[in-house]
Order: sequence, then structure tokens, then C-alpha cells
Amino acid sequence: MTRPATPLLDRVTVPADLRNFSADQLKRLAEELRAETIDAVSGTGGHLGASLGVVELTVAIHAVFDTPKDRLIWDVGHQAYPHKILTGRRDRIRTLRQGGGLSGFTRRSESEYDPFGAAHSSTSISAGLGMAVARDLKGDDRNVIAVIGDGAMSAGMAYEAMNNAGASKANLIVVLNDNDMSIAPPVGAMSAYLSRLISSRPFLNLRELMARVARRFPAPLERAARRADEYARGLLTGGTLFEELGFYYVGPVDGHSLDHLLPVLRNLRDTDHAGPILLHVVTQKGKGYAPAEASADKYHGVVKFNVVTGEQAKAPPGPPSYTKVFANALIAEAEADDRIVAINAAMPSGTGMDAFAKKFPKRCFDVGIAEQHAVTFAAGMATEGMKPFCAIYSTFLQRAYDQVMHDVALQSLPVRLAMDRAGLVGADGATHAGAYDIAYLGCLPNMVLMAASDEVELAHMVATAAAIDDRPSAFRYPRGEGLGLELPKRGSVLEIGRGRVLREGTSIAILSYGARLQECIKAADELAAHGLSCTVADARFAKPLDAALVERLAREHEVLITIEEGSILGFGGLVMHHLATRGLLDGGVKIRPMCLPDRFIDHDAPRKQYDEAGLNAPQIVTTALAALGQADKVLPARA
Ligand SMILES: Cc1ncc(C[n+]2csc(CCOP(=O)(O)OP(=O)(O)O)c2C)c(N)n1
Ligand SMILES: CC(=O)[C@@H](O)[C@H](O)COP(=O)(O)O
Ligand SMILES: [Mg+2]
Repeated sequence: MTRPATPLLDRVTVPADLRNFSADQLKRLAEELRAETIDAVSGTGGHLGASLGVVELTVAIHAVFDTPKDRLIWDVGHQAYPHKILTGRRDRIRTLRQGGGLSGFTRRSESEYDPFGAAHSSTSISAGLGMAVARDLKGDDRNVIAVIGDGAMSAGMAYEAMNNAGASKANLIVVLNDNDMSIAPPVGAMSAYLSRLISSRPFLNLRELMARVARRFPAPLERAARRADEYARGLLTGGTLFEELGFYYVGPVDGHSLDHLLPVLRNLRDTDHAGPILLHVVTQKGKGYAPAEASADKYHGVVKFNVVTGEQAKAPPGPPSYTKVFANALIAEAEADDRIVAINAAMPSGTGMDAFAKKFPKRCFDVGIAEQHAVTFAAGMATEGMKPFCAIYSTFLQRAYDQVMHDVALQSLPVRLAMDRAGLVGADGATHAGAYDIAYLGCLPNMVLMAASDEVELAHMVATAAAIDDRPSAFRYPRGEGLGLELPKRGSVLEIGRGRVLREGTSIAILSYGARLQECIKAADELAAHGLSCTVADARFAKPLDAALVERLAREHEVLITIEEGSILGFGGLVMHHLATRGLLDGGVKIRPMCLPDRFIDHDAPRKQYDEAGLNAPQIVTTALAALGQADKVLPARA
């Protein structure tokens, strides 16, 4: 496939190169930038829809503002591919989301044009306000622009930031990129509110008139006139919410029209208005690429695709994903128990809750990008006897940690946390790794913690969680496909705090928590082939620990390896704490906790990520041999 001709884009390495372009040239540049984005992502996959929706906005902001001195922050950062192409990274854009390549989100270490890293949503206004206030303190009057989507605007953190900004005189421009889409169609009152907003030339003239009138009257009257101006805006546009939060509201403006964007952005750049401004732009997710525009999800996240047809590369049919297994298992439980309800935070398809919603529309709740609210909303439902399952990726559950502790664990409310994307997740990289939930939940009393080692175990853990009515439970499972095992119609309730032994051995015990189990079995086979006998056990529970199993393994083996797809002080920490406090580490078993290293693992193929993390079979073998003092015994790979 020949690449699109981009004569103007070829002249742009950094934004300064486009600042002497005429408006017509900028329009053509935008077309070329869109074509380049489509072509690049067709070969890498990624977040295409959001990027296509901000092509004109990206060109306009870089044309009008003196980036990187003027700071430009992209909320979530998944829409930043055009930004990356214009800011010195076009030569690497086809390495996007690959090992050693560009991140799929903005990243400080990647470019001076990325003043703030992102990926978890709704951080841009807070970060932007921080920068603006710091600049004010330094007497630096350069601009700070934060671009935030309508979906990201549904998160509480955005309001915390606007509430704070509105009370300040910060030189902050918030651009609300309203495409009436999150990953799925947006939910909630804010979405309804935004869709009421309109713009019209008479409205803008009226505002000018009110402003002129206000300036001619003595102060008290001026304030009254200004309030009248604000309410005039409110009447016509509904911008009152933002005005009430202390922002000067401008818009909505057509976010695909450079004829509109350029003069408005110049006005905002040159205004002497003291205080934060909110520019409301209306865009279309997937704009300019027919297959994306026609798609329900606007090509939010795509794999490689054919540019001409838009057809995405189909992976060969494989086993059902853990997500699908979870959704089906929950549906099976919900069919048997009408107290079961499901909650997700703007991730219906990613969590599989779209399937649940089809079966039980009244018992499925998408609360928007609001993980904190989701957890406490679930806690409220639990107090009324419902059985809430909160389906939130491990990484995004980090947002709701105090809600889990304070509203759920402390009150021992039976909220069920279904943590998808446990462990390393591949192309989304370190920001999305489900690396910490074992550690951050393992220290909370009352919690039942489970990790599925395969899809059958996941089905059992869903049934088990459904049956736990006196305290909170959480179960984790990885991104991607299961092993292709035969699934039960409905999961069986597991005995709480009981692990299982898959293989009995003598000198080495490998105790796995989660989906590294297959690697443990491979390692045990490798060691067995060289005369070293291994026990392999699946802990199933991190809390409560299977004390009898853990103590037996410690007593009966020379080496005890624990392994998990989680950070330091997770499952291994809990096992060591248990054994140490019972004196079972005093000079006895050699314990080797294998977990993620104490550093962030960058985006790459999952297998390579686990190689880097040292959690694949060969590294388990090496760990066992080293513990036995046989590190020099390099086991030749079996034929
Ligand atoms: C805290 C958090 N929760 C969930 C997500 C997953 N997520 C990524 S993009 C997105 C939708 C963002 O919608 P919007 O801000 O409107 O941007 P758009 O994709 O429409 O450009 C969501 C829910 C996230 N990145 N961060
Ligand atoms: C940008 C964002 O945060 C989501 O789109 C995320 O990338 C989804 O991850 P999965 O692809 O694992 O569902
Ligand atoms: Mg949106």
C-alpha cells in the first residue's frame, strides 16, 4: 500500500514549521495529517477514532499557540497520534505501541511537547492548573491548554479541578472536545447537558453587546450586567454550569472548522481575561474515515486494518477471552439470582458487561468514567441486599482505593470486584498494567482475594463471589484468551481459603497465584527432565491464605517459589508474612518470591513483557536451580 502524498506535512518536523502556513495550507495540512494517521495506525493498531476526531484541533492549537513553551496537555492521551506526528515523532509513528517504540499515550520522557503523561482519564485540568499556577508564581504568563473529552469530563476529578480552577485567576484554557462518545456512547447527566449546548452568531454578538454595556456602568451595575451576560449565555447555550464553576465559557465551536477554530483560539490566546476559560468544541470521533464514522465504536481501539476497506485483521479463532468467560459466568449466576447486578465505569465492552446488559438491562449500570462512584454505588446497593459485581480493570480500580477500603472493606459489605486485565497487558503498557491490586487489596482486612489460573477457575470464582454474602470479595484475571478448556455451564463454589495441588514432588514447591500456573507446569517439566522433583500448587486465594497448604509446602520442600502477575509485597509478601510470623522461615525452607520487578514494564507483546519481568518458565527454572545452589547447572533446552 503506497503511503499518502503529504507535501505540506513533509515540510513539518515541529509545530514552528507550520506557523507561517496560510489558513488554506493549514486546511490541506490537516487533510494530509489525517491520511498519515490512518495509514500509520493501519499498520500498528491503536486508538484511531479519537485521534481522527482531533486532527483540525491539533493543527489549530499548534498553529496558534507557541508549543512547547505554551503547554498542551491531552487528557487520556489516546487521541495524541496527530500531535505526535506534528511534534517531531512522525519518523517513529509506525513504532506506536510496540516494544521500544512510541507510547500509545502522551509521555514526558518521549517529548518536550508532552508536558504531562496520561492514559488514565480526567487528569488534564488538574495538571494544567498546577502548571498555570506555578507559572503565575514564576511571573510566566505563557499559556496552558488542557484538552479533555466529554467522556473524561464525566469523572469526578475533572470537577475537583474545575472547582479549584474556577476560584483562581489561573491562565488556563480548557478545551472540551465533545464528540458525544466515550468508548461507548456517553452516559449520565453531563452528557445530556452538553448535548443541549448550542452556538450562534446572534448569541456571540449579544455577548459582545452585554460586555460593552457592562463596562460603561459603575461597578455594582457592572457586576449585575455581567451576571446578566452569564445568564444570557446560560439561556442560549447552557454554558452556565461552567460559568458557575468560574470558567469563561466559549462555544460550542465546530471542532473540524479551521475557519472557526483559528480566530477563536487566537482570541483566547490574546484575551486579557483573567481566569480560566472553557472552549467547547464539537467534533466527530473517527472523523474523515468512513469505516470509523460508520462504526458504532468509531474505531475507538483497532487492530491492524486495510485502509481501503477498513476491515480489521482478524485473529485466527481462538478460545474465548477471560472477559467473555467472566461475562457468561456472571450471566449464569444472574439467571439464578435476581439480586445480582453489574456495574462498570464506561467500559461496557472491555469488561463484557455489554453482554450482561443485553440479558439484564435493568440490572446493569454504566456509571461513566467514575470508578470511585462505581464502588461506593455498589456498596450502597449491597446494603440493600443486592449482590453487586463491579467490573473494573485492575489498573482503573486504583482510582477507587479508598472507596474499597473505607466504604466496602471496613463495613464488610459484600461488593464483588471483578478485576479484568490483571498483570501485564501488552500494547497499553505501564499505565494500564494490572500490577498492584494484590498488594493494595492484600493489606485490607475482611477481603476475600482470588486469582484465576485459567478460565474454568474464573467461572468457579464468579460463582464463589456470588455466594460470599458477608464480606467483600475480589477476583483477578488476565487480558486475552483462555486456554481453550471445556467450561462448565455454571461455576462451582470453591471452599474459601483452599488451594489445590496439581503435582506432588519433593525438593521444590512452586506455589502459583493466578495465570502464571501454565509457566510453572512447563518449568516443573523442565526440572523433572533433569531429575529435580517439583510440587506445583495453585493457591487460588491470596486471602484467606490456605495456611495448611502453605505451611506444608514450606515444611516438606527445600525450596518454595511463589509466583504472581503482580508487584512486590503481593501474594509472595502475604505468604512470607504468614510463614515468618510462625517461625517457618527460621533457617528452614529457601523461599523465592517471583513477582513483577520494582520498576515499570513498558509496552510490548505480553510474552516479551513477562520475559522482561522474569516470570516465564525459563526464569522459574533458573530461580529453582539458583536456590538449590545449582545455578551453574544450565539445563540444556530439551529437544
Ligand atoms: C480512569 C480511567 N477509566 C477508564 C479509562 C478507559 N478509557 C479510555 S478512553 C475512554 C473514553 C474517553 O472518552 P472521551 O474523553 O470522550 O474521549 P474520546 O475517546 O471521545 O476522544 C475511556 C473510558 C481510562 N483511560 N481511565
Ligand atoms: C484508552 C484506554 O484506556 C482504553 O481504550 C484501553 O486502552 C482499553 O484497554 P483494552 O484494549 O485492554 O480493553
Ligand atoms: Mg468523547
